[in-house]
Amino acid sequence: MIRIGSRKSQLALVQTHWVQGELQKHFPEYEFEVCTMSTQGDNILDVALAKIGDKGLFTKELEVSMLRKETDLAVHSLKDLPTNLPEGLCLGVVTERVDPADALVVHENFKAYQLDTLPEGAVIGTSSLRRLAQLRYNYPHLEFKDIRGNLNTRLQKLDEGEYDGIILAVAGLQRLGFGDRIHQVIPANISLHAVGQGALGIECREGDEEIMAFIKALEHEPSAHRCTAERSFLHELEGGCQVPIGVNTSLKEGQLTLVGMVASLDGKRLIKDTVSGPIASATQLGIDLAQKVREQGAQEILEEIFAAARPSDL
Ligand SMILES: NCc1[nH]cc(CCC(=O)O)c1CC(=O)O
Repeated sequence: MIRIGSRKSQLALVQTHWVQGELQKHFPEYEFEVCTMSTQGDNILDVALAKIGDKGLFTKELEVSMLRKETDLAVHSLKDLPTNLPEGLCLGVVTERVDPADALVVHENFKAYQLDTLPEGAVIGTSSLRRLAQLRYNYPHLEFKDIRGNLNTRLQKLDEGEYDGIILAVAGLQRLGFGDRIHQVIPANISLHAVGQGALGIECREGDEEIMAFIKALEHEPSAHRCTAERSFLHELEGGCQVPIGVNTSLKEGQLTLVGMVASLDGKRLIKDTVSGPIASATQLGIDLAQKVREQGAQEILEEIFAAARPSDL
């Protein structure tokens, strides 16, 4: 029996059951069981995520259970998986990525608008510093309001009129069957997506060859290369705080292109640049791009954010 750890949220369960089904298809003679658990992130609903920072908030309990050998692997939305994993665990596999973009979902009174045409003062809900900073940068006339809760709750708050529009990942909306609520897929020149967005990461014990042999069947190499570059960029830049960092990657004829940005929280400064190189140097590309944006002012933005994030905010 192979045990798969999962959060209890609807999105997590859809994703984990997909992984379970794929493993079962590849290895019909084995039994795969899903073990659900609550994480800190699921329990803290009243504090803005941006304030508490979300490093490992959705992964820790799943990791402890793997280290205790109560479970053998864990399925995560890759974007929720920190770049530094606990000793003894590793990111075993990245699955095939779906559309990594963000989407605008609108209240029914705002169906005539796109981001570019929303009227002054329209209220947009987002809990992500990355989305907030980029949208403020591009649309300083809009208003932004924090939003928490699972996808259903957020859509309900929108429909009840608390917001005129909200920003959500295309991937999450589609996986939960809300693809028809996507009003506009936000283009990369307006908002770069989160590192790893749209892909699943399967975490397991380091050196556990038996489990690796199972999950390798689900690996999607192009997605893995892209996410390696994205995670390397994030790893080089972050200092244990949530920072407005966005990326975009593409693959063409063995070449990987990585676009990355760092923005100030007020949306007044935004540093963006691009690197390209062979797929085999995905990690180095992330490091190189981090260096490039640091030199152009990202370092200053990061230092301001780190200085402001005092431990007392926890
Ligand atoms: N922040 C929470 C989260 N983690 C993963 C997804 C779904 C998208 C994905 O798999 O990248 C979402 C929802 C969202 O950002 O709208």
